[in-house]
Amino acid sequence: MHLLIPAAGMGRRMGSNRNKLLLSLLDRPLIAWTLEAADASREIHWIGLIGQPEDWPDFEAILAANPLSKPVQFIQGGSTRQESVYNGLQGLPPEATHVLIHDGARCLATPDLFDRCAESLRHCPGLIAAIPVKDTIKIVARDSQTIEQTPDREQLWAAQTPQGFNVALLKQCHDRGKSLGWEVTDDAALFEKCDLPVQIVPGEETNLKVTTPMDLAIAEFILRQQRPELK
Ligand SMILES: Nc1ccn([C@@H]2O[C@H](COP(=O)(O)OP(=O)(O)OP(=O)(O)O)[C@@H](O)[C@H]2O)c(=O)n1
Ligand SMILES: C[C@](O)(CO)[C@H](O)COP(=O)(O)O
Repeated sequence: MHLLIPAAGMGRRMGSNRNKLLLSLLDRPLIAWTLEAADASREIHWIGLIGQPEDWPDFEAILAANPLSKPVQFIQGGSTRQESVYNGLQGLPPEATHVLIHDGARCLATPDLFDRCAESLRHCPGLIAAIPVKDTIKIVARDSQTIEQTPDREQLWAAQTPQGFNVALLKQCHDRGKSLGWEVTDDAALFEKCDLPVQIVPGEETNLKVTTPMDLAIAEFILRQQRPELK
C-alpha cells in the first residue's frame, strides 16, 4: 500500500513561526512519530512525504536520525492541504492503484489503524477513519450567532485520517475539484461531491490532529500513556 503524508502546512493555529511538524513532542520532532507509526505498519511499503522545499533539509535530518525500513519520496507541497494532496497524487509511482492519505499532524495514529484501513480498502473505492462525536453539535447562523439546528448525533462522525482511495478515482475527483474551484478540507469530501461512496472505518479516540498548543500538550500526555517506557 502506498501512503501519502501531507506535511506542508504552516501551523498558523499553533502560533508557530515554522512548520508545527518540526516542533518537539517528547524527545523528537512531531513528524518523526507519524513516520515511525507508518513504518511499523505491515501494509504500507512506500511513503510519499509532501512538504515545502524549505523544510526538506529538516525532514532529511529527521530521517537520518530515525531511519525507516521503507522508501520515502519527497514531494513538493501546495498552498492548501488540497493542493498538497493533488501534488502527492501526481508523485505516486505508476503502479500505485490504491493510496492511504494521512496527515503528518496526526502523529498518534497506530500502525494497527493504518493496517485496518489498508485491509478495508481492498473492499471499497474510498474510506475514512472516523469516530462518533461525543458532543451535541449545533448549527449556528453566521450573522446572528443563534442556533439554527441540532443535528441527530447518531449520524455525526468526526473525520480523521487515514483516508484511503482508489487512485484513479481520487485523481478524477481532484481534477474535477480543481477545474470547478471546489475548496475542501479532506479528500473524502471530493469523493462525496462526485457522488462516490466513502466507507467509515473505526478511528481512534487518541488519533487527534495536533492543531493548537493545547493539542501538543494532550498529545504528549497520550504518548506517555501509550509508551510507558518514555515516562
Ligand atoms: N498547504 C498545506 C496545508 C496543510 N498541509 C498538511 O495537512 C495536514 C492538516 O493540516 P493542518 O493541521 O491544518 O496543518 P497546518 O496547515 O499546518 O495548520 P494551520 O491550518 O493551523 O496553519 C497537516 O499535516 C499539514 O502539514 C499540507 O500538506 N499542505
Ligand atoms: C483531513 C482532516 O484531518 C480530517 O479531520 C482535516 O479535515 C484536516 O483539515 P484542517 O482544516 O486543515 O484541519
